[in-house]
Amino acid sequence: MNYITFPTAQAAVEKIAQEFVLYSQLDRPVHISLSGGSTPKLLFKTLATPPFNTKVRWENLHFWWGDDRMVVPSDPESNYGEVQKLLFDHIRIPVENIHRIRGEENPDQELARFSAELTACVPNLEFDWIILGMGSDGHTASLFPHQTNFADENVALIAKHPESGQIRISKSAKLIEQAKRITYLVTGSAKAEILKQIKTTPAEQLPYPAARIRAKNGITEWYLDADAAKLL
Ligand SMILES: O=C1O[C@H](COP(=O)(O)O)[C@@H](O)[C@H](O)[C@H]1O
Repeated sequence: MNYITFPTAQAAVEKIAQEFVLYSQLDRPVHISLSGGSTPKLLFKTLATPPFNTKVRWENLHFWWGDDRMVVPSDPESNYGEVQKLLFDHIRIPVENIHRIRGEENPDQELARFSAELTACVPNLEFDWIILGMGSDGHTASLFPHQTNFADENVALIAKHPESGQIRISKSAKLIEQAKRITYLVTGSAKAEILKQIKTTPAEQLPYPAARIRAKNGITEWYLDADAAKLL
């Protein structure tokens, strides 16, 4: 596995932001999946400010989410709502490039609609880049330890947060693993211990979806800050 440690979280997200510039210069639509939770907020703020806000050719990038919570976009728990507030409100991007999970809808109907949109829009269901986070329990997207079916053939699924019971829609492990590139962005010392376990233990012996999900035919890499990497 490819672990890349940056001195700070800011340095890690600036590397990702530079790659947004490069992807946006490709002469085709590029499909990128964003992570939710607290970690990527620094990335969204960085992308919304110079030089990235104008250097990225936003019209060439299509944005998706690994998961979202079934709440309205104005709810602070909404992964899409946070990106809208921190990034989309500050740049010029065509509305048709934003492929959000509609958290305000009925979960079963939204699962069907979102699955159809994925199938229709993403060539061969192969994302160019999936950026993931990792919870301190080892979950990624809304794929939680002890409740993830890694063989699920569906592109997306309904998940329930094991503690709060919050309902979510998540990409499936199999869909994520079809990506050309997967980057786990993990920062902060609260994730240091679990990262050490992931680095030192064979993935199949661990219950953590973040340890097991990797690009089957592409690149999998971990972008860490020094605090997260301190036990590696
Ligand atoms: O619940 C979630 O958690 C993970 C990690 O979140 P963080 O707050 O520890 O950064 C995130 O990747 C996922 O998208 C989100 O829904």
